[in-house]
Amino acid sequence: MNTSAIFERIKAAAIEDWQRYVDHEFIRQMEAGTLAQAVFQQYLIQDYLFLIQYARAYALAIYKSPTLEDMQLAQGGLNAILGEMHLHIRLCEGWGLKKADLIAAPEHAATIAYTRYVLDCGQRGDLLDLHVALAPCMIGYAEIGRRLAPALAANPNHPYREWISEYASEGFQQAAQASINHMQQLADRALTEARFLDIVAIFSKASQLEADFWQMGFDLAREKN
Ligand SMILES: Cc1ncc(CO)c(N)n1
Repeated sequence: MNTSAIFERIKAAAIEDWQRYVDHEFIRQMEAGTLAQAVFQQYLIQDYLFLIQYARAYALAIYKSPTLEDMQLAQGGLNAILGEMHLHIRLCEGWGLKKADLIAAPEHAATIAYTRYVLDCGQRGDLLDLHVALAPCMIGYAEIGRRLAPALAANPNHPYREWISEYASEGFQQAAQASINHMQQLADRALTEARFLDIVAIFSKASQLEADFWQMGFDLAREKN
C-alpha cells in the first residue's frame, strides 16, 4: 500500500479518540493553570509507575527488533523514558514524596490497563504493532507540550511550568519526531492495506487508554478527599 505520511493517516483515521486524549479536560485545566494540585499529584504518582512499565515496553521493542537500526531507535525511546522519570522524582520531592514512596504506591487499574495492553500488543504482534501501541504516548505528549508552551509565556507564575517545559523541550520533541520517523520506516517495510485497520484499532485503543489515564487523576483525587 501507499504508506506515505503514515502517522498522519493513522491519526486521521482515529481522530475522535486522539482528540479526546489531547484535548481532555485535564489538559484544558492544566493549560489554564486551574488544575487542582491534588489531581496532578495523583496523576504524576501513577505516571511514575506507568513509565516503569513503559520502559519495559521499549525494552521489548529492542527484543522485537529485526535489525540493529531498529534496536538503536528503540534504545533512544528507552533512554527518553528513563530521562523523563527525573521530572517525576523532582516534582514529587518538592511535595515531600520520595522515590521509595512512589514505587510503593499501588498501581491504579487505568495504569495497569494501559501498560499491559501495550506490552501485550508487543508480545503477540510484530515491531510495527508494538510501535503503534507506543506512539500515542510520546507523540501525544509532544503535541500537548507544543500546544501548552505559549501559556507559560502568558503567565510567568504558571503552576505547571516544569511539566509543560519538559514536554515542549527540544529533547522531548526530537524523541517524538524520531518515533514518527521510525513508524514510517516500519510501515514502509511491513504495512499492507489489509493490516491498516488493525493498526488503526491499536492506535485508537492506546489513545482511549491515554484519555482514561487523565481521568484517573480526577477520580483518585475525589476518592482521597
Ligand atoms: C500516560 C503517559 N503517556 C505518555 C507519557 C509521555 O512519555 C507519559 N509520561 N505518560
